Amino acid sequence: MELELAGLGVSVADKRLVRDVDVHVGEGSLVGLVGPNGSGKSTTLRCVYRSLSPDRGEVRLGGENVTAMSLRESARRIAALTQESQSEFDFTVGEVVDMGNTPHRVSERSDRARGRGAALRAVGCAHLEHRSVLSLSGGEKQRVLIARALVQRPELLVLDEPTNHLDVRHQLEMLSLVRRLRLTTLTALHDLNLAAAWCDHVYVLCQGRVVAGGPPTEVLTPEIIGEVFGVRVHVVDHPETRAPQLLFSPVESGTDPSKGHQRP
Ligand SMILES: Nc1ncnc2c1ncn2[C@@H]1O[C@H](COP(=O)(O)OP(=O)(O)OP(=O)(O)O)[C@@H](O)[C@H]1O
Repeated sequence: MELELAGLGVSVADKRLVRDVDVHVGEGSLVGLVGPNGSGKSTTLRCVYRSLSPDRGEVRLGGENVTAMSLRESARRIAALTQESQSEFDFTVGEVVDMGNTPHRVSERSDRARGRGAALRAVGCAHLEHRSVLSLSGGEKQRVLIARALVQRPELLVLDEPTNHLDVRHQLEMLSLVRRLRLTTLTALHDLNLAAAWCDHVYVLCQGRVVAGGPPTEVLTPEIIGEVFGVRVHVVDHPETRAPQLLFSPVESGTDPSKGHQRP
């Protein structure tokens, strides 16, 4: 199901957090939002999974305005994995995964068990079903949350920093898993090299606006990334995958970030 953000704008107490954001996520594609801290990535995602209402523009899923849907319908169709998704309660992994059924009213125990088992196997966590989520490592928790999203059978997956707190192996596994699902996915990512390696398209946000969008090779350039992040960047091809890889030159603290890419 394709996702379209058209002219999205969000203000809080007269402050414009994001403005004129246009983003397209084609059916089954993985699209990344990148940008400096505070550039509006999470705010944009919140509008998609409806924890925030945009005051301008629209979020359309398969051509339908998401804000016109009932909350139950959007909760069924959109799964979100956010920093707030982490449970502070002593649920078992199985119970957390079952929560993905909530918007579907799946009441048969055997149906729940089948869905739970399939989802846990898909993320390689079947052995964790009876463990407390509080005892899991960061990587295991993230995978369990993906299993919960799978049980939900969503049309759209929204991920806010899914690789946060994961070691390099688990970061790669997480994005490989997301890629394999072939679900329409919009994700915020801090790591530009992960975005380069895994995303079909990348949008760069800066001060609440989209300043570039397109395939990683066109967007993750020294000029664009240097300008937006205030760093000097070299781009090389990954020797195996040919994806662009960004190498950053050291910065001195206290220098003007907006001049970073221009230094010799
Ligand atoms: N409820 C709010 N009230 C006021 N300002 C807010 C609110 N929510 C977010 N902001 C501000 O909006 C801007 C964008 O925040 P957002 O969390 O979307 O950025 P981000 O790109 O996800 O940042 P990060 O990379 O640090 O997670 C920030 O300046 C933030 O302080």
